[in-house]
Amino acid sequence: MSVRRIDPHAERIRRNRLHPRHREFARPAWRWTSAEGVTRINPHALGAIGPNGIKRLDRSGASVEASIAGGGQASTEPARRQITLEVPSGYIMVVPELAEGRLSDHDRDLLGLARQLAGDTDLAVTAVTFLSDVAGLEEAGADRRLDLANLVDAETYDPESRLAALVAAERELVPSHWIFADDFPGGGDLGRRLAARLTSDGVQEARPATRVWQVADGRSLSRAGDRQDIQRDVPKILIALAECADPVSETRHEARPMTLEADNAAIEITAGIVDRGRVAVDPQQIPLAQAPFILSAGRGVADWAGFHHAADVLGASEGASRVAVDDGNMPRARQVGATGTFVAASCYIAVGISGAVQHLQGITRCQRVIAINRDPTCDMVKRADLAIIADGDAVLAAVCQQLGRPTPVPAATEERCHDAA
Ligand SMILES: Cc1cc2nc3c(=O)[nH]c(=O)nc-3n(C[C@H](O)[C@H](O)[C@H](O)COP(=O)(O)OP(=O)(O)OC[C@H]3O[C@@H](n4cnc5c(N)ncnc54)[C@H](O)[C@@H]3O)c2cc1C
Repeated sequence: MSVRRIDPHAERIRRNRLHPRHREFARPAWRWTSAEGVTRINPHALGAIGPNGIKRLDRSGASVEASIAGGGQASTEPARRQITLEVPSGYIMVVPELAEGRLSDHDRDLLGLARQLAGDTDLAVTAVTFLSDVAGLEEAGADRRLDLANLVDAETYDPESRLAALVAAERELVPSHWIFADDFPGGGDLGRRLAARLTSDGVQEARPATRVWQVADGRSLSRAGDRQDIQRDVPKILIALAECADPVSETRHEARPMTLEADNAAIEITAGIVDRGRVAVDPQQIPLAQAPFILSAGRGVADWAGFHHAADVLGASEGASRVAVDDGNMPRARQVGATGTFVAASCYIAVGISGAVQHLQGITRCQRVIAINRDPTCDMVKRADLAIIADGDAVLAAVCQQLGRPTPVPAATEERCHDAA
């Protein structure tokens, strides 16, 4: 058997757009428009084979950049092929996590897995949501959307109502598969609850496959440790890990809304859990690697009291560049980057941080990056999804002002103001 090996050093350079040798290692574009206006696809250039043999999609945009830099045809994203399914022969239900109200990469992988299971059949991939108006389901591969927001309260932790709504969907639609994210307390919990309920209702094959990382040749592979997989026929309920399948990238689906005939009254809920509400957590007590929202300071911050106040007002965990730490303005435990902590925040705000490669290495997994910097050409501004070119201290003070908690004026400054008056 031939084993395809990857060079981890080259992979790291390829993924890091700021590395000086990046262009040398970047792959050629996988999709481009030829001089005749024909869309060409190079299937070999799409993604890379990971260390355990799974094909990983390249989401860095590196291949597109490479084609432009190489003087080739600029890659223009062609319109996706529209797929419409009028009369489905059955359903594959996907329950996305929708953390923060939108599809995550993991959710897209789950829908990709459902599409893989649907193959060329007329099974409708159906996204089951407990929120209304979820964006992006069409591009993610959903033929149908089943909005159960009217049956459950999305704000409270109420797995029993959710389970009851899913059982009602199971009874009406009898889907061939249910796919959940292997997360806790989201899909991992709900998927197991559904499996237990269906088993007690006598549904065959309801024993779920958990920690699924791949489905191939009608078999699901579940991770059972670092070196061991459990293989079995694809069961009705799959609770899958991130990167279990390639997300949909070539087609656009309808995500046509559908409803259940059962209404609230018809859904039996056994109330056993009472949600006492969320417990407030001090953002500074959350380990930096797990913090969802980080306000990070670099050498460009001068007003440190104002920075701490802004973090408090925004409810953000504090991070820092190495220079801010070396200068003694922040504790070492707050350093983000190659020799600090690798963070994965949904939102990372970098104030007065230039974006040295060692710092950027620490924020590759952040979903949204906002740079506040006076220098529009710095690497952090290039990396950011949104950049504010202004004085960092002044922007933070203005944000606090807008939120109704202006930065307190230090006592000494106050006295000077009085003197001047
Ligand atoms: C082996 C090694 C490991 C390292 N590991 C790390 C690491 O883990 N993490 C890390 O962060 N660094 C690390 N570094 C250091 C890294 O190379 C950079 O020196 C450091 O990240 C720079 O920090 P900075 O962006 O705060 O400072 P600078 O690079 O000095 O940038 C300051 C920025 O603030 C902006 N600015 C100035 N005034 C204002 C203002 N009033 N308002 C808004 N913006 C302003 C400037 O335009 C500039 O962009 C490492 C270095 C080495 C050699």
